[in-house]
Amino acid sequence: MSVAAADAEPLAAAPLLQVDELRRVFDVSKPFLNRLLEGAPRLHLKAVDGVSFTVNRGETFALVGESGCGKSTVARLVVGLMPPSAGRIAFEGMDIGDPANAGALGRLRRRFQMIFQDPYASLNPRWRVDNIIAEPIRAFGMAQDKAEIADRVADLLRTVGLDAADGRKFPHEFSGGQRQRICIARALSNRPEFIVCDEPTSALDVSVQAQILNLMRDLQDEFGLTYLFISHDLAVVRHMATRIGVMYLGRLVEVAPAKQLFRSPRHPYTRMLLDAVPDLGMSGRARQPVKGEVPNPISPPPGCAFNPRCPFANDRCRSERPQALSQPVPGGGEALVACHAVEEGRLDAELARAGLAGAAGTTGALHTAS
Ligand SMILES: Nc1ncnc2c1ncn2[C@@H]1O[C@H](COP(=O)(O)OP(=O)(O)OP(=O)(O)O)[C@@H](O)[C@H]1O
Repeated sequence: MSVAAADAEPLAAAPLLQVDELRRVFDVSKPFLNRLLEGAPRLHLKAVDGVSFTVNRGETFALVGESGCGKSTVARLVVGLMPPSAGRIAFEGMDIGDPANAGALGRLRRRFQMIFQDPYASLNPRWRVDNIIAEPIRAFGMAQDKAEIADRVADLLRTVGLDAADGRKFPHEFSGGQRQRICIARALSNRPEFIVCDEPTSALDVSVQAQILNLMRDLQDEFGLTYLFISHDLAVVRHMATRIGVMYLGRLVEVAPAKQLFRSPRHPYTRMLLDAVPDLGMSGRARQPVKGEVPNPISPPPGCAFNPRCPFANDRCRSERPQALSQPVPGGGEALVACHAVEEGRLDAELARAGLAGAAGTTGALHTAS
């Protein structure tokens, strides 16, 4: 049994991570003096605007969406790099924002890690690699004995496909892919159970991306890891995800098992994203470029934020914000979709009229998500 499993509290029935109505607002106003002189108003940007999802033990939950939709902000909130403006984040049922849990939080922190997009920026250039990997081991008090730490670092380097002797080198002596392997070794060093991966391969060459993704999948199997995986790249997400949440302008518009989402996307935004990727779009449909641009998040459109780009938008979409509604998925599980056109059956009717594939096998009554 791993150290991580031995430490687990008896709340194992709860999802590993539960995020409820998470919000993060940034004050993007001009400085006070400018506001005073120019009469400029205070401006607030809702980067994350009421996001709820769960991540179950051993799965990879991916958050996807165009740049600026709030994916990285969710990642930072989850690992505690910034506080939420509102909402709740619970790890095995324990609310990590509750001051009453502050004592347990130190122990909990060891069980999370994060891998960032840029392996160049996230490694201290003045430290040798063995020191970089050993740092969390010391910081979390997992070992003190020098020989024991050196053995563990050598093991970790081999685990990620590097040589134990690489520990004596500095980060600049490695390629981008090798540096990301070092970041992964460092992330594994304190034996975490849950790793938040923020665009872990998007700074890498395509040929190297697949190697790193395969390594991450192998490590997930070997160590029973759970991933929250952030990416704008649907081809990458398809390779990794168990379930997928699609974000648009700070909100989740669709959450579904990965296979279901790629086979029969429901939300018009999900359909647009899939149609834009060669070989991923629904069968029989030609590749369509993504249309329009994400609106300014400081002044989002009323109603459904996607309505200015949506071919199915009507007056209700322009005035009333859709709630996430759940529906069963063939083969088990549930999907959540926040779309009036889906809820009213207009989307399927219009797609059928146009002779396009709808959400075969997924039609049926939508229920308010509990
Ligand atoms: N510290 C900050 N101060 C002000 N605005 C911020 C801050 N961090 C993020 N934002 C804004 O919040 C919104 C969401 O940003 P975020 O980085 O979470 O999106 P993203 O989907 O991860 O996009 P990307 O892939 O480009 O990073 C964007 O409009 C961004 O400009």
